[in-house]
Amino acid sequence: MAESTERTPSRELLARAPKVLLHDHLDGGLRPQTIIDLAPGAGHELPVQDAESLGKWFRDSADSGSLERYLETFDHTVAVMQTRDNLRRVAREAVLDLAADGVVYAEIRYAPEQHLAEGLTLEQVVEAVRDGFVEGQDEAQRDGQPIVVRQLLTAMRHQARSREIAELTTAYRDQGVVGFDIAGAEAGYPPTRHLDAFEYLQRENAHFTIHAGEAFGLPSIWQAIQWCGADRLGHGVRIIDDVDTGPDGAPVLGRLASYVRDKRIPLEMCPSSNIQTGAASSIAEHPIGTLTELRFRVTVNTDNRLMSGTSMTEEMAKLVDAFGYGMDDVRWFTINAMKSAFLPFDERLAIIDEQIKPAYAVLGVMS
Ligand SMILES: O=c1[nH]cnc2c1ncn2[C@H]1C[C@H](O)[C@@H](CO)O1
Ligand SMILES: [Zn+2]
Repeated sequence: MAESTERTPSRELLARAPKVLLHDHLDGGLRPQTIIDLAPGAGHELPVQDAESLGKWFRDSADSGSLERYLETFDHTVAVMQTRDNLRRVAREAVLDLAADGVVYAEIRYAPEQHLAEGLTLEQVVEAVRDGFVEGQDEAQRDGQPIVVRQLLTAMRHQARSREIAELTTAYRDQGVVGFDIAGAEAGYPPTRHLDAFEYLQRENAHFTIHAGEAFGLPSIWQAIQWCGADRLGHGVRIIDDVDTGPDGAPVLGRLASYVRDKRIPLEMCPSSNIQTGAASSIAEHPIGTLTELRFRVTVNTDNRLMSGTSMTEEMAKLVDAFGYGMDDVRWFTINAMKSAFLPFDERLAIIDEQIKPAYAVLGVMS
């Protein structure tokens, strides 16, 4: 019997299946032991001293129901990511951890402007991460777990360096940087504050995504798409506020939701993270269920593996439990994500046709 006919895909099967990750923060995915190893050299005091307690401390502290409090936990990761060697180590380990989880393509983001405290330049930060990604990819390839990893450069929305970071993105576009993002507290910092950066990127034919519709509603999504020209939406959960129920009980899409669905604008959905920040109340009630039924271009992501104690396998497993998804749905999410990557079209297609589809076929999943 083909494995896909199992009613509920096992965790083991989900782990083996190829997965694609578009929304993962480098400074939200460190191994707890690495933070402990690097903290003394960085002169940084940690709230607890052993890896297991530290992992739990991050998960508990991020579980606040508020994006602002969730973001405070990053002080402890960013503090140990201020030197070339440390950035390279963190970047290499991120690649290895994703490869071990069955991820075949990932875009990992971070804000270079947050890694200058010990005197690195923006360029040195990007190059250290670039080198760590290359090392990790080479090692994963040798271990028989090939993975392609690219960088997204984030500008912090409460700061004023977005134009500079956008220019950094195009300067390194041939060295593994495939796009740009803005992140940080959403309320009070609309994406239009950074219009100059987005207009620059559009003139340069560059790609970008915007964290929008996570802690703030439809106006943020509308601005991100219609004013700023975002290619994808980071989270975008609140698009559900523009989906109504008609008198016959059928869903009725408003103009913005229709636009997002019609244009196949990818939603980088991060279920566990959304529960922690209060953007959704439980996995079962997460808008991803309805949006998937309505055939939006939904993708599944980790956001911050450390803060959520999660992985791509874990996110898929939670969705399988909550919505009864099968392996055909997992394959759909995966191909949606690969289609939505900022990698050149021919490279995307090659990963879909030569890696993803054949691997799912081996698992007995054809479509
Ligand atoms: O889910 C998020 N929403 C907004 N900002 C976020 C989220 N996760 C991480 N960040 C911030 C904190 C990091 O320091 C920064 C760059 O990765 O991005
Ligand atoms: Zn994020």
